[in-house]
Amino acid sequence: MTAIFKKIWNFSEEEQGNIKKSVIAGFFHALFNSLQFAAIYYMLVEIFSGTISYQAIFISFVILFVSLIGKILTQKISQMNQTHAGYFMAAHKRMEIGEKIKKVPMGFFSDYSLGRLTSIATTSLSLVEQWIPMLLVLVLGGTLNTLVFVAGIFIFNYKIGLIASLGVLVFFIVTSLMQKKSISNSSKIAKTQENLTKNVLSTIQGMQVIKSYNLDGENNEQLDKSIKDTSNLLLKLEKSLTPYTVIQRIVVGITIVAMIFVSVKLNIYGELVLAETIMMIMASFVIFEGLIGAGSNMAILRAAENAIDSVGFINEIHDMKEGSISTPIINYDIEFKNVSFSYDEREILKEVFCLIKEKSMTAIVGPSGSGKTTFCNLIARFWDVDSGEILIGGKNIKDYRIENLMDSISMVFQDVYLFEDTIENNIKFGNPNARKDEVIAAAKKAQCHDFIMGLQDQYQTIIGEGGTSLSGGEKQRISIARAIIKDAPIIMFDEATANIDPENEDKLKDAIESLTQDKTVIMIAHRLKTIRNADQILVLNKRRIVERGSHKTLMEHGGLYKDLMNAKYISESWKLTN
Ligand SMILES: Nc1ncnc2c1ncn2[C@@H]1O[C@H](COP(=O)(O)OP(=O)(O)OP(=O)(O)O)[C@@H](O)[C@H]1O
Repeated sequence: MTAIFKKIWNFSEEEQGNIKKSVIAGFFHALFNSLQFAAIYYMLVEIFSGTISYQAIFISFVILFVSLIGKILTQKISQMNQTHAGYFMAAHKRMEIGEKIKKVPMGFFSDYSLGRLTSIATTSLSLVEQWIPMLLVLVLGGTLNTLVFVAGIFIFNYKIGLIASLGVLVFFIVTSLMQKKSISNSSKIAKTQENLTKNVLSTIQGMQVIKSYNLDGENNEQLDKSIKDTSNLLLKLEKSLTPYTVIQRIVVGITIVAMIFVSVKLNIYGELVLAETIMMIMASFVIFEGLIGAGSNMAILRAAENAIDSVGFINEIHDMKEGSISTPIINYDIEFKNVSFSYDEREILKEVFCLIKEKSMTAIVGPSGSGKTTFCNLIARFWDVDSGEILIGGKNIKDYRIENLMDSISMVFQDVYLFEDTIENNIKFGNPNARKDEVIAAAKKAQCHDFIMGLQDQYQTIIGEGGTSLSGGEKQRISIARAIIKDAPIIMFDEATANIDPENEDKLKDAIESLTQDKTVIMIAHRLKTIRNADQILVLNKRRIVERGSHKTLMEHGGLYKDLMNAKYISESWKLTN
């Protein structure tokens, strides 16, 4: 039991002060609650002694009033501190998760499903936010409330005090057995809830595919199963705990009857006066109030403990080790020195050497799946190489601070993600401090100003999640504007072919020229024209750079490059004549 409190205490970190205040306020609430019995007792003594006076009524009224005001105030203070503690405990952890996932390699997201992270950031932390401080006050405050009453009863009569203590003790034993039962199920519940979140996410994200392939039933089967699993497990838990709650009620009932019986007997034998007997009878009904609240909440406290454990998973995430170089990079030559890289067991690059000169344009070509995107992702440290090293400006990229490295690189890929925010903010993502006129200038260079001005709210238009309300070409140009405003010295670009119609092609070409001027450019090139103009072409195939050089030399060489270009030429001319 104390282990749970310790865990919650450690978890609450900066919010410990507020939790302390909340529990102390809960304790005073218990004291003020018992004060009303003092007032009633005083009145009863006066009534039964036959000397009731206005003064006695007034004193009782004052005590009741103080009890009421005290209860309201302490409850308010306790609730305010609980809300503050709960909200900020969860908020700090959510921010910690956000910071952490910025520094993990992309492999993390394949190894640990999005469902697990989402479940932690939503379900688990919501449980922490809503329940933990409140449960602490209910459990600790409720227990204290009962202990204060039991102590009060002992003062009146130790015999009735003993009966009350015995009842409370048995109640505690039953509650701790109930807790043990709920421990065995709580980790299973967390797992099924993770599964449910994963399936809901996957259904929402893949809705377009589900609809277009009419997979409604098939996909829902999985979702239905995880919903059923979750509800079955929750029902099972509820059922398994029912006998304990029934026993708790029986213990309460027996203790109340025993206390009333003994109180009446002691009155008959003259050991208790009538006022004391009535007080004992009243006390027997309220003594368990706090404890029942505490007991039923202990099971939830266990679920909350489980939520804390699942949040603890973020401490196991190993972030990428970063270097200490934070000074601006002076030279942007990029060099691969004997680089090998695998996804799990599958080797994608093997002993790759290459030099990309500063302010040059390198085109990467190769068959689909040859590792062109991977090559770029390694430069940005989305993944770390298995062996060898990648240098920028003569220094291993691992020696730079990640922020410093990312400030130096812009990536524009085909799979553009836009946030559910205004167009202006989406562009400013490249430079949050940019002024409005800088945003407009970047949009003009990226050839997207005109279509933005045609939208109802222009730069303030909110785009749907993932940029759903824009066409592929429009999204691509916004991502170019984002990169222009970032003005990073290294640009990695996956040249779009699929999203661009002939009308937009020239606009996009101008946008790319604006973006890549005077930069070190690595282009996963698809268009013949781009490839031809590159200073250097790297041809990737079967894990290695198999050919390198200018378009002219590679065509003369007559290898894979020439085959690829011929195939490309045929397909491009086919497109034109079609
Ligand atoms: N996160 C990943 N986990 C495991 N394998 C991956 C991952 N990303 C890519 N791969 C695999 O690595 C290989 C190289 O992928 P990559 O995307 O780098 O190739 P590409 O040359 O850019 O392909 P394309 O021209 O089709 O875009 C592919 O076989 C791909 O299936």
